[in-house]
Amino acid sequence: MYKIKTLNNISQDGLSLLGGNYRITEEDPNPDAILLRSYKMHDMELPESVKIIGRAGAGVNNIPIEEYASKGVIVVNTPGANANAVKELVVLGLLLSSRKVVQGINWAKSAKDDPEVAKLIEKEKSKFAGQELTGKKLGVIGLGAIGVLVSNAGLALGMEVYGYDPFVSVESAWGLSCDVKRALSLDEIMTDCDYISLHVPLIDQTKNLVNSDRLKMAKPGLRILNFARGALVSNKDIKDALDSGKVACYVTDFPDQELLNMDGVIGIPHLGASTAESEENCARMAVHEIKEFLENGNIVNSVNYPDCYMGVSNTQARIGITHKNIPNMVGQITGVLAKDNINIGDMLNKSKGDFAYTLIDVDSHISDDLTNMISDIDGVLKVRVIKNN
Ligand SMILES: NC(=O)c1ccc[n+]([C@@H]2O[C@H](COP(=O)([O-])OP(=O)(O)OC[C@H]3O[C@@H](n4cnc5c(N)ncnc54)[C@H](O)[C@@H]3O)[C@@H](O)[C@H]2O)c1
Ligand SMILES: O=C(O)CC[C@@H](O)C(=O)O
Repeated sequence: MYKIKTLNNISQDGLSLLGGNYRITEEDPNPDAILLRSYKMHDMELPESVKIIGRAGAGVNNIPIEEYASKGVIVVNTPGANANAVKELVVLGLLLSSRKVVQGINWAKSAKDDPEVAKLIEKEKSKFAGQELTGKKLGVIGLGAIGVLVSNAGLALGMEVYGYDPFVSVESAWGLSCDVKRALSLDEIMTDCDYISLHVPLIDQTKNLVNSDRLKMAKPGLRILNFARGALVSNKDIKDALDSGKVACYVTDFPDQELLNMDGVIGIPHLGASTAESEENCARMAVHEIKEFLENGNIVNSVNYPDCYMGVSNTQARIGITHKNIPNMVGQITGVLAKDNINIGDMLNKSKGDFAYTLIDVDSHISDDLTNMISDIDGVLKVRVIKNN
């Protein structure tokens, strides 16, 4: 029986895929896996029993992925599973930043007790006039799962779309309409566009990506949409830009007290991925990835280890080893097996940055002594006997 600890509410539809061999727990001190959404794990003590962490979502800045990698713990996420939900909210964000609908609705509500409200509305509506999207330039920063959908949606709305992503994947490039123009620098987007939508992960290199230096380049009246992460935009610099009129509206899915007190900010309470469909997609994908790892040792969609897939083992035993990406690890591991005269039926070794994973199918039972000998190799982080007949 595997134990899965949940740190957030996870869609029941996804959890039901775990099946009878799993117990879902919020309390157990020794779970095999952790399943979460946006819970911040940085200050949490990670139990030694945890082998894999499944993030039902895209961003992993709430998880110390490098630290967990050095403990041999795999972190997986669910790429693309909530992209459509975010794209749809970005489309709303484009409209909200263009038309003074939020202000208009608030004003109309405030006048609800006036018996002349209908007349008043016709008199006052000119205060809430806006602009259209068609023909305007939209700059999309980050052309991953969400950025691609947002770019294509921008075109469908009649916008001229520019995309910037120096690391764009082949898969994203295939999904992107050929009418999206390639921006060669962030500055080009900042200088030319009327709307900018951010879709990059929050990492050291992207913190404060939108700052006073970049905002100086913008055309007056720029609209900025941030459905990625709050810290991509400097609060202080956006305030100055809103005060000066450089930025006409900042729509953010990550408001804090400072932002909610600024005129020109539309703060949405992190609703980008909050649809039934997206929550189900994310939970299903994360559950699938956790099951693959616990039951077969396969790694799918990892952010701190290489993906590795050998299907279901049809040999007597399977062993999975997380280790440092240093010379002679495979030699030492197979050497231990060879000493015990154990034949290897199949094997995969892959690395990602400083870490690597070796998955081995063997034709004999694996003894505890042998497992311990592999664990004792310098550089080995975790050893797991996944199947042992
Ligand atoms: N508001 C929400 O609820 C919500 C939901 C999903 C994702 N997100 C956020 O959106 C981000 C993007 O999600 P995604 O699913 O599209 O991820 P993704 O990994 O598919 O795409 C991210 C893209 O950013 C690009 N990139 C990385 N660094 C860059 C840089 N310096 N400049 C330009 N491009 C850069 C990558 O090459 C990649 O193509 C996530 O990391 C997460 O923080 C928010
Ligand atoms: O789980 C959520 O509600 C938000 C997830 C989102 O921010 C993400 O990065 O995928």
